[in-house]
This record gives sequence, structure tokens and C-alpha cells, in this order.
Amino acid sequence: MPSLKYQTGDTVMGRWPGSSLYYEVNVLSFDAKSRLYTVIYKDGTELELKEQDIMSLTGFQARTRSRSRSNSRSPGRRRSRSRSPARTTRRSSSRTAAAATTATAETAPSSRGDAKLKQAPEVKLSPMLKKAPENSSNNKHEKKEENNTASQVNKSAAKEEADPEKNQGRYNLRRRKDDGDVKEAEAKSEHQEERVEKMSAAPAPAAPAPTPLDFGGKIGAFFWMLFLPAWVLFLVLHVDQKDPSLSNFPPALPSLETFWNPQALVFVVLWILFQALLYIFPVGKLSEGVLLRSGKRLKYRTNGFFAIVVSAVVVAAAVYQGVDLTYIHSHFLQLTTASFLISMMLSTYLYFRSRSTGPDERALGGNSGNVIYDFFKGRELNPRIKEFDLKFFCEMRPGLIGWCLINFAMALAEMKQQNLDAPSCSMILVNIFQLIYVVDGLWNEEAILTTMDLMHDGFGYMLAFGDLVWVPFTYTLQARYLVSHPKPLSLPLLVTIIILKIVGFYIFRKSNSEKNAFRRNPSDPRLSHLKMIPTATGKSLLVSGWWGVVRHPNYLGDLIMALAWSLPCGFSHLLPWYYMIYFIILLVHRDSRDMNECRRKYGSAWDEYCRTVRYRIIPRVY
Ligand SMILES: NC(=O)c1ccc[n+]([C@@H]2O[C@H](COP(=O)([O-])OP(=O)(O)OC[C@H]3O[C@@H](n4cnc5c(N)ncnc54)[C@H](OP(=O)(O)O)[C@@H]3O)[C@@H](O)[C@H]2O)c1
Ligand SMILES: CC(C)CCC[C@@H](C)[C@H]1CC[C@H]2C3=C(CC[C@]12C)[C@@]1(C)CC[C@H](O)C(C)(C)[C@@H]1CC3
Repeated sequence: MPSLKYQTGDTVMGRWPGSSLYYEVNVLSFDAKSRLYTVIYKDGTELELKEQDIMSLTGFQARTRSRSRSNSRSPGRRRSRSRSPARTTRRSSSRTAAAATTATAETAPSSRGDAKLKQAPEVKLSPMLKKAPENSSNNKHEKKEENNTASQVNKSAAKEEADPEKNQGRYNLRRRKDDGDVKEAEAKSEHQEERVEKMSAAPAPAAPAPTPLDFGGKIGAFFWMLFLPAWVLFLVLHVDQKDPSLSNFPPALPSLETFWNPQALVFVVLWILFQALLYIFPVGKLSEGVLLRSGKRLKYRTNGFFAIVVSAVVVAAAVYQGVDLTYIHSHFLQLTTASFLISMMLSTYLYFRSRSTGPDERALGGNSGNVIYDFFKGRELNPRIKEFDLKFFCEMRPGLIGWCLINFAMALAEMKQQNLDAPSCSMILVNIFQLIYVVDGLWNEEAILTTMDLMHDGFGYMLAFGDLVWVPFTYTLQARYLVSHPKPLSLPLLVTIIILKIVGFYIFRKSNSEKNAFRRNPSDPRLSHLKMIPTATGKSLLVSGWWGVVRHPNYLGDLIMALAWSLPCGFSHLLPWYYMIYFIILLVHRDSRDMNECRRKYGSAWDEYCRTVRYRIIPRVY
């Protein structure tokens, strides 16, 4: 192809159909008649693109750089002091380039996103000239992929043929034919990586566009910052009332002194330090996190199970030595205030330290330029003090293990208050169920690395408060309620509750493990029976198994478990059902946040997934 702009074998950036995302692709051939380039993506997907849907790596990077520069010059946009434009040259390998990058608004602040989008070249996709792919594969797994993706793409392509307007967006999606092709594609990808690694002097593409504001935007963030602590205070005070019915709302505010106790603060600080000590203890695996925009992967010490076992032994020894854990029940308000103060201090520290971080280290969601919103959402993705990961630690340790400690203290308080020799059946169920949930989370600690909070959310007030106050002081509400509101259980109800917990836990664990195993190793032989949709990022989406039933089977399991946690408290009051109600709202909101994020990441492949798996959380209902 002597007179052509791009040559066979060139590594270039190709636009993904229907989106403004560009991915690194390899030019396979050029068809002189149609004037289309056939390119191959890293996952082996072949597409035919017009010349204007392709950019050279250097052109793309120069364009991205010039945008970064103009953005950082514009008013209201603060440029990181530590990164001059010259220093944007990254030492990272081309693996970064494999990640999706938008050429439209990579570095544009969300408030100006629209203007930036207009600057982007129009998405005009090549008309499909090739025939539907021949399914010559003998490979079972590949056939399933064909059935689920290519064949559907072809079906919709056939429909679109009748509609010239829709025809604009049509493209030819050819699948890998057999394992040989996959290997070839992988070999090509490696070859591409090597080639770009050699070009490491060139700057890597900049970060994708910041995501739109959520939680009601700036005003919403302000509202939540005030409302959440007020709600915790309400729950903490209300559950102690003789009749905690919501018609008695609001409970009388105690005097200011009752909020504060220096001893309670010392206990909370000691607990956090103790957990920090266990976290840095060189026991357990060093797990790798997901690939970051910087091209790096962080390492996390996943010794959560060890931490809870040691904590249990230390607490048991303390009780044996005569330490009265019912202190936690009698000083609940002071302990809550102390944790709240710590979460505020932590959030303030996180906000200020985030000002000296580079764009690659920031979350896409918490960098709007508005102080309150960014403080709430969190700006830095993975704040660390040396190897100590603050977000991972706070999410998995003091609050989560503290939850079990508080539940245990409530069981002791119930025995004391109700003059019992052993905790009630309801209290035992709540304690065991929630302990199983936490121990499971810590046993599978590595799986947290592929959750939304760890992958996408910045660490700010929302998570600091959520981890240190919300989890330990509101998730324990059922146990706290039972201390002064005993609830005897009939045998059929007991059996129903246990069955619900087992079913919920089974769905939750199986679906989370399936996704985690798939994300860690998509060619895991144990998953070979599953169907999947390829995406341009190189990652695929599971479309059968648990993730083919609904789009969030793990949320379904979690909700069923939440039901099993509230049922032991009976129906006399709405208060112990708070967790269930809150959890439905939280998960519905998380689901929609995740949908937006996945739509942004995977473009048309995500739409394809949503068409195939129609329900979000509850089959045939929602
Ligand atoms: N107790 C609580 O307070 C609480 C609160 C919230 C959540 N949780 C639990 O925490 C766990 C994690 O929740 P999460 O909100 O982070 O969501 P998640 O469901 O674990 O993760 C969502 C991510 O999974 C990937 N994904 C989505 N569909 C997929 C598919 N079909 N095939 C393969 N990958 C797919 C996508 O990321 P990639 O494609 O980028 O990998 C998506 O962003 C859940 O079990 C949830 O129930 C508990
Ligand atoms: C309203 C706000 C204050 C919301 C705060 C949200 C956080 C408290 C949650 C967000 C993600 C949650 C989560 C767990 C605990 C609560 C959150 C941090 C989790 C660690 C609980 C144990 C599970 O096994 C889990 C590891 C799957 C889970 C992960 C997500």
C-alpha cells in the first residue's frame, strides 16, 4: 500500500463504532475499492474503518496533549504543579494505550464537556460491505460467542439495511474464527505492545473524560454531607427509645456533653491503629489491583481474614480478662461522634493531599472543580502513604471488623439488660449472619479490587464517612434494636429465615466469584462453558451463567440476605427494616451509576449486553 496513509502492520488508534472512544488497533489490510481499512482490536475483533476514523499514534497523542494544555491554561482549571507539559511523557508501557481513550474530552472538565464534544470529529462509520462472518469454527466456546454477538449484530445489521439513516452507524464486526486466530491476535497485540514500548518517549494518551456529576450534583453533595450524619444521629438516638416507632420522630436531642467523651475517642483511635498494625503485618498474599490509567498496577496486602481472626482472639482474651464490652452499648453515641470526627479529619486530609496529585491519580468522578462536590466524592483514586492504601484499609478493616465487634457487644448487652444466660435466638441469627457476610468479604478480600469503589470512586468524605461511621454504627442497628426489643421466633419463621440467608448467600458468593474469576483469567477452563460478548477494551462481558440471568446477580443475593437480617426483628417497628430500605436505594443507585460507567467504557457492546440480559437486579421484575 505505497500511497496510503496507513500501512499494513501499522499500530494506530481506531474509533470504536458508535462512540468517541479510540483504541489501539493494528492495520490488517486496505480495500482499494471500498477505501476501507480492516483493523484488528486487541480482543481479536476485526472492523472496517474509514480513514477519518483512524489516527496515527503520534497524531492522536499530540492532539490529546494539545487539549490537555489548552484545558490546563483555561480559567478555573488547575494544573498540577508537579507535572509540566514536558513531564506528561510517561515511562509506562503501551499497555496503557490498550485502555480506551476518548479523543473528545479526555482532559476537559465536565462542566465544559459539551463544548469539547462539539470539537470532536463526527462519528461516521464505514458502510458494511463484507458478508456476515462464516462460522467455520469447531470450537464450542467460540460458537457461543458467535451466537450471542456476531449473529445478533448481523441481525440488527440486516434490519438497518432497510433504513439508510441507520446505515450510517453500521459496521462490520468479524469475530475470531478459531483459537488459532485468537493466538494470532494475542501475538499481534504483544507485537504492538513491544513496538509502542520502543516508542516510550512519546506521551501516552491522556485520561478519559470526567464522568457527569451524580448524587444530585453540587447541591446534592452538600445536602448528603449534612443529611447523612443527621440520619445516623437519628438512628442512634431513636433505637434506644422504648417505643421506637417512627411516629415518635424526632427523639429529644441530648445535651452537648453527652455527645463527647475523650475516652471514647481514645478507644476508636486505638481500634483503628490496631487494625492498621494488622494490615501492615507481613502475613498473607500481596494481590495485584486492576490496571490503572497510569499503566501501573498497585499491590494490596490481602490479609483481612488474618486480621479478623487475630481481632477475635484479642477481643475474646479481653472479655476473659474481665473487660466489659457492654461499654460499647452504653457509650454508643460518644463512639459514633468520635468516629465521625475521625472521618471528617481524614476527608479533609484526603482533599488537601489530592491537590498535589497528577491527573492519572485522580478519580474521574470527583474532580469537578467544585470544592464541596469534590470533597464529598473524593478526588484521589488510590491515596497511599508509602504502601499503605487508605481507601482499601478503611473499606475492609476498622469499620467492617468493628461491625462484628459491635454486634458481639450488643449480644452481651442484651444478656445483661434482659437477664439472660445466653443471647436470644434472633440476636444469635443476626450476629452469625452478619459475621458470615463480613468473614466472607475478608476471605475473598481480593475480589474487592474489582468493585466500583476500588476501581472508579475517589476516596473522599462519602467513603471515609461510609466506612468509619455508616457501616459500624448503622449496619449494627438490628442487633442494637434487639437489645431492648426482644423478639421470640417461631420455628417456621426461623427455618424460613435460615433458608433465605443460605439462598441469598449462595447467589451472592457464586456470582461475585464467577465475575472475579473471569476478570482475573478470562480463559479459566472452569468458565469455558460461559458465553461472552467481546468489547473493544480487550475485556469481555459475561452473558450467560449468573451474569446472564440479571445484570447484577450479586445485588440480588445481597438483597435476599438483607431480608434475612431484618426478619429476626419482626414487624412491630419499621426501624430495624431501615437496612433493607436503605440497601434497595443504594443498590438501585449503584446499578444506574455502574450502567453509565459501563456504557461509557464498552459503548455498543454494553448495549448489546443490555439487550440480551434485560433485567437489572430481579428477574422479570426490575
Ligand atoms: N453491604 C453493602 O453495604 C454493600 C454496598 C454496595 C455493594 N455491596 C456488594 O459489593 C459487591 C460489589 O458491588 P459493586 O457495586 O462494586 O458492583 P459489581 O457488580 O461487583 O461490579 C460492577 C462491575 O462488574 C463488571 N461487570 C458488569 N457486568 C459484567 C458482565 N456481564 N461480565 C463481566 N463483568 C461485568 C463491570 O466492571 P469491569 O467490566 O470494568 O470489570 C462493572 O463495572 C456486590 O456483591 C454488592 O452486592 C455491598
Ligand atoms: C450513604 C453512603 C454513606 C454510602 C456509603 C457506602 C459504603 C458504606 C459502602 C459502599 C460499598 C460497600 C461495600 C461494603 C461495605 C459498605 C460499602 C463500603 C462491603 C465491604 C461489605 C462486605 C462485602 O462482603 C463486600 C466486600 C462485598 C462489600 C463491598 C462493598
